[in-house]
Amino acid sequence: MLGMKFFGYVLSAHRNFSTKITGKNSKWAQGKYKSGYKAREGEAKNAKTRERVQWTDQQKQVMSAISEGKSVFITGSAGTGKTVLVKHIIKQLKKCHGPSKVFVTAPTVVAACAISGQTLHSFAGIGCAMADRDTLLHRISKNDKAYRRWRKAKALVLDEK
Ligand SMILES: Nc1ncnc2c1ncn2[C@@H]1O[C@H](COP(=O)(O)OP(=O)(O)OP(=O)(O)O)[C@@H](O)[C@H]1O
Repeated sequence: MLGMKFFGYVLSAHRNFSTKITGKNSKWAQGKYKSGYKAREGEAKNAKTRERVQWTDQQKQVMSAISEGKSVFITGSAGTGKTVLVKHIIKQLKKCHGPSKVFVTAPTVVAACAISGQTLHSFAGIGCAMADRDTLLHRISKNDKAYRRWRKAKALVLDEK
């Protein structure tokens, strides 16, 4: 389970992600998550965002890799569109898997607050992580909440900023 890869600015898409995203009946493809006024309001907002953001080829490459279920490491100079891309991807992952199955993390509390997430250590249930892998695995297996989080996770985002 700890085999999930996580790096700086990582997006890990797991289990059936590609099929859910690309499948004919996929929630991602159909966008059937909102209805009525809210849906129209959301669509209008999304349309505005789409007008503003013309995804670059590299950004599209990242999205495509994630839709194939790959783990992705995003890095780049300041102002190259990492944040806007990651926020978009988090939104899509949550639409696809459900908000409770996408975990957004950062290495520090300050960084975690900035992305409305939690620290990686808190998500993982590994305390301050000062132990070897087997000990940490044992610690997780004894921690019901952490164990359930790992089992439930479909995607893990780590913002290393
Ligand atoms: N593909 C794009 N098309 C148009 N505007 C974009 C695109 N990608 C990013 N931007 C805009 O560029 C600006 C910088 O993007 P962003 O903050 O995502 O960069 P960043 O790489 O996270 O920067 P930093 O590392 O400094 O935090 C934002 O105003 C964002 O809306």
